[in-house]
Amino acid sequence: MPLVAGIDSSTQSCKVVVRDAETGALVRQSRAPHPEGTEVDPRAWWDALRAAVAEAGGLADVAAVAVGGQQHGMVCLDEAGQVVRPALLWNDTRSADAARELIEEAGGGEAGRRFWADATGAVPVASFTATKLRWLARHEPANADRVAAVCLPHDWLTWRLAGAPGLAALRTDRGDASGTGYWSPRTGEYRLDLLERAFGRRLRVPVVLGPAETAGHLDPAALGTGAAGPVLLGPGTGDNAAAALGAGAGPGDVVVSIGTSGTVFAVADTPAADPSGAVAGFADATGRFLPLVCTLNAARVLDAAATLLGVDLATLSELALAAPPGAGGLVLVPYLEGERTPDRPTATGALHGLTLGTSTPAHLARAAVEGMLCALADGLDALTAQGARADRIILVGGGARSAAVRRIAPQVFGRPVVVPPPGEYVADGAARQAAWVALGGAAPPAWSVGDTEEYATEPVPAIRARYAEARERVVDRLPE
Ligand SMILES: Nc1ncnc2c1ncn2[C@@H]1O[C@H](COP(=O)(O)OP(=O)(O)O)[C@@H](O)[C@H]1O
Ligand SMILES: O=C(CO)[C@@H](O)[C@H](O)COP(=O)(O)O
Repeated sequence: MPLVAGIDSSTQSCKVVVRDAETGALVRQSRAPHPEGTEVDPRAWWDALRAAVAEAGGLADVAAVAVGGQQHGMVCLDEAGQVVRPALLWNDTRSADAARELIEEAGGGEAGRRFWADATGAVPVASFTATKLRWLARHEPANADRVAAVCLPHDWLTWRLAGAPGLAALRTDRGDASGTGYWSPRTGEYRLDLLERAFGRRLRVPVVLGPAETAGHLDPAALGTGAAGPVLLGPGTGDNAAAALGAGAGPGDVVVSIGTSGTVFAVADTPAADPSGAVAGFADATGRFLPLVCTLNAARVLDAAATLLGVDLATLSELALAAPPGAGGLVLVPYLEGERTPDRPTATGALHGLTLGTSTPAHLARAAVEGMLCALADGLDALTAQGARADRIILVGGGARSAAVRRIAPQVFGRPVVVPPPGEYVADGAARQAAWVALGGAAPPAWSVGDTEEYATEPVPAIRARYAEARERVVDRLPE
């Protein structure tokens, strides 16, 4: 039985799974941490990837490997292929002014937003690569002058796995290209005119591969493992497109992923173009589309609440479940990193409704879980308003390991949620793509995700009503 590997280079860590290509059975897995921060030297991802691959027993026995990665991160390379500066990540908000400028320059207001939504499927926010390029051109002209090529985290890691064979060998896929702000999911073409508009000149960009095309071969020397059989490289994709593939999302499914980011997305047959900017009209990893809403504040809201209370995540979950639905009126608006949806890059978190009665650890724990889920419920509304069906909501990501999240989600979303077995669905999706590349065929192999659990607690609409009042009252960061 051929084996395949999937790699998830996401915000907090690098995860590797090795699976049977035909059945999808898990053979081995590992992970290695990433550095903190919203700007990271890509070489730290490479070190984590090498460490995780080594811990997973290497890749010498796999037929193919593919990389899923955090989307949007700006990796700038010079003519010699060297990294020019640390990558700005999807959750780095310093290019918020650049996003506003790009909308203004396209006509401003509704017209400017519509221009970008029609051209690239999404309205620029600080997350997107194009706005980061504008920031670099304005704030670091010397670095900007050295840039010869721009690519995304997964593109760069795939290229390193190939032995970094020159800038012409950079490859990406539709899913990740659609998060740059200079590629059109509707036409399947780059908009290098928009890259030039953002950066001031054109740059080399990776070739966009089809869903099961190969990006070349693994260079065994890259991993320091010596000679091996030829290992195919898949095109890889953005982590959300990979999660859709790994969780087996199909028509009518909405995936809610609670990782560092909170994402709500569906697999669609037609491209989305939402001029409000709430829904980003990305492409998926199978040739279809992936309308997606993303929040900057998800699993780390729970981490922060646990830190505030001085408890571990299991205790936080127990505490949250010990408080009443609605937390007695205590609301946490969770904009701890600013926010992207809604577009409030300098907003801060806020706690509303403190009384003597709600000043307990349990109420705070519950408010944290509810606030984080309310922001995602707003995303779910935006997605369905764009025509997505939500017959089934699939909850994945590190935050889905919390019993409180699983139980409170149906109360907030107003519908049942299904939770697949705890797993690394981004890495699994990358592995499934690698299996598709290795085995060929018109579609990825049919792997089972295992038994899902359904959570169907009664909806409690008052939670969102109270949150909606509080959401409008956040204050921005103090100027630095
Ligand atoms: N049992 C749990 N309860 C709540 N959060 C959890 C639990 N297990 C892991 N997490 C959180 O999940 C997050 C990591 O999720 P993951 O999906 O791997 O993120 P990313 O892909 O963005 O790196 C961390 O913030 C971690 O604290
Ligand atoms: O910016 C987005 C999607 O548009 C994020 O979803 C990133 O892709 C990071 O993902 P995680 O590391 O949270 O999985």
